[in-house]
Amino acid sequence: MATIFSSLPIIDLSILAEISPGEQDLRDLSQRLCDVFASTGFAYLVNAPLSFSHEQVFGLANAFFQIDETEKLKVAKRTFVGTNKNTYRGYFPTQPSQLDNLKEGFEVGPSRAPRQAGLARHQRFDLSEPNVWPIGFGHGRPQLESLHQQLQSLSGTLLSLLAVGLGKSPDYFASYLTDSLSTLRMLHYPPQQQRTPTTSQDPRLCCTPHTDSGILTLLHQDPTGGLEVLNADGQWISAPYVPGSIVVNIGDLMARVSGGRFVATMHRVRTSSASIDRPDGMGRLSVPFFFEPGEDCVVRSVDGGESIVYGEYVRRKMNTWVEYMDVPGATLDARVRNGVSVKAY
Ligand SMILES: O=C(O)CCC(=O)C(=O)O
Ligand SMILES: [Fe+2]
Repeated sequence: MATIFSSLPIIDLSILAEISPGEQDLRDLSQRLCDVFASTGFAYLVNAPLSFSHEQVFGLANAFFQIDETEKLKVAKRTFVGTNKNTYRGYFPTQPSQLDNLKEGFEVGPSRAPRQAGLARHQRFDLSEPNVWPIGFGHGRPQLESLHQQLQSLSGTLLSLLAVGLGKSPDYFASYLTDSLSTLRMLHYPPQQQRTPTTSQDPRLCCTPHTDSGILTLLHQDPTGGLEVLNADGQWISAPYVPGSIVVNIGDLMARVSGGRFVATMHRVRTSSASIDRPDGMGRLSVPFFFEPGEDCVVRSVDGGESIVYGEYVRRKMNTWVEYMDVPGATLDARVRNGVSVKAY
């Protein structure tokens, strides 16, 4: 459970850009990250070692979501378009019945698809499948591939800092990097015209409360705002846009790996009036990166005890995510109405 907080801390990563950062500086950063992940589970990272500006990141998302729906559907996951080959990567359209979760998205994995794990053969979903790219995205592909690589590398650095803070050697999480399945997801929350909630739920949401299920998430959010994080008092604390920052948070699996020292904090996105009023009429854009180990990676708590294989963990989770359910004769919307949840890593 997160502690009582009223705003998210800011962590400066500028020392990571130095050619040889001082050992004490690295130890201090390690400690700071661990303290924050043990209290809020969420923070803003500033001066992260990335070559991409926010304008470039949201320029990519904007370019993708401007593509004609017909072309986007050609790269939709098979759950949405039964004749498509891609089962895990690709596009998912908005589901009109999901009024408090109204978003479309596009997901890519590493540019060189990871080696298919032994246990993956004959499975319905291929977690190691290659990425799919829509016609009309042109220069977006190499840029998104490069963004994925840079966020993967930053995640590796953060993991080694966390390892040290957890009393382990810096390479303790090295096995998590082998054939890593990390997902870079671009999200578009279309502007919602009606300001009044359509259900009894207040306020109106565009992403329902959830914890991320994996290791750690690095989120670019645009200036629209609306992200909120739950503190131990049950209050939703606003996490507004901080220029140039990336929001980082811990997932359920990392909370387990840390032996309960870190918290996976509940968060949601509130429909912001800024999204309706935006001059470009685009709504909200966000770009989360979910660091994920490889399918065969054995994950266990730093304190020892039972282990799980990441591929089995994620496939079990997928059984509860509507995008991956296959109910003959039922439209996706009908399945959502029957009460299954949508994916959150
Ligand atoms: O769009 C956002 O700001 C948050 C998205 C999110 O929490 C998720 O995709 O897990
Ligand atoms: Fe999330």
